[in-house]
Amino acid sequence: MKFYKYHALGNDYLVMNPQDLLFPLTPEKIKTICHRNFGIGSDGILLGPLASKTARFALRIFNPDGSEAEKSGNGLRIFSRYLWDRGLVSEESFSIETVGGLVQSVIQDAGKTVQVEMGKVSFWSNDIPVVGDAYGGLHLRREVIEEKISVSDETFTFCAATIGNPHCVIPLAEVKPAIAKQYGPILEVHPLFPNRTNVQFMKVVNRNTIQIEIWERGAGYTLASGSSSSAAAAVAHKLGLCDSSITVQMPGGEILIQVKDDFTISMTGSVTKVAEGELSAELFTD
Ligand SMILES: N[C@H](CCC[C@H](N)C(=O)O)C(=O)O
Repeated sequence: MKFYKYHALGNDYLVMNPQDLLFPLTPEKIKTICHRNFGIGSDGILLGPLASKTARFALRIFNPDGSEAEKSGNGLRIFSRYLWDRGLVSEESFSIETVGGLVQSVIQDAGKTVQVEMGKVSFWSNDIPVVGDAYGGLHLRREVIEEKISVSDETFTFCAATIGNPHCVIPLAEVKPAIAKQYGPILEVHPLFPNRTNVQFMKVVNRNTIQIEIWERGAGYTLASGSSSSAAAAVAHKLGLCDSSITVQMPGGEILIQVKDDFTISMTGSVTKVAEGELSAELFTD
């Protein structure tokens, strides 16, 4: 079974074509394939191209814990590059259908850079979803802006957003990997987020630059995230802390985000091909 490995600023994915599958991709098989020691190792699997009635192709995105994600910014750049490399698209601009909505990709520099129109960010609790309310009630439909969330020994002020997948954005004066690794796992499964959530700790560097540390739903600490970059940049803009053009600095590198007036997001970033190969049948024997 073929796989194609790419990374986007160190957030790595395996592309698997459904035509090459010899068995269904169950959560157990996904965990094995993505395992850093017992498998190929990856921050997720991109299953495609799939047929679509609304776009050129459809894509399904799986986290290494086996859960399915509605959207992945780095995953979409990687999948767009894969389609270009394999000659499955003849134009440099094409649409892709995801569970979290339709996106438009534009290949640049022979696929070493990809721009994706990621869709519109919403801060509304029923879209994300987020339950509760600013006062601890059951569920008040509201934009989730500067509310409180308590974990173990800390209470953070956060904003929540969705761009198809859920995000919890916590502005801080300084951010570092340790804070994401300490609090990310607890916030990921906080009861305020019925579908769990991705988490970003965000430092606003200036009006056109933010720095984030990321804990991803279903993947843990990652070096970069396109949907996290989109959500964090949208929050910084919503809070009036940043202009519309924002460079997002992450441990793996930088992504450029443009936040339009209606909070639709344009994301531009790199893609690097790592390898292509065959999964061995032995991978699933024990
Ligand atoms: N773990 C995420 C999906 C991947 C997001 C990230 N790798 C990106 O580039 O957007 C979720 O469950 O929503």
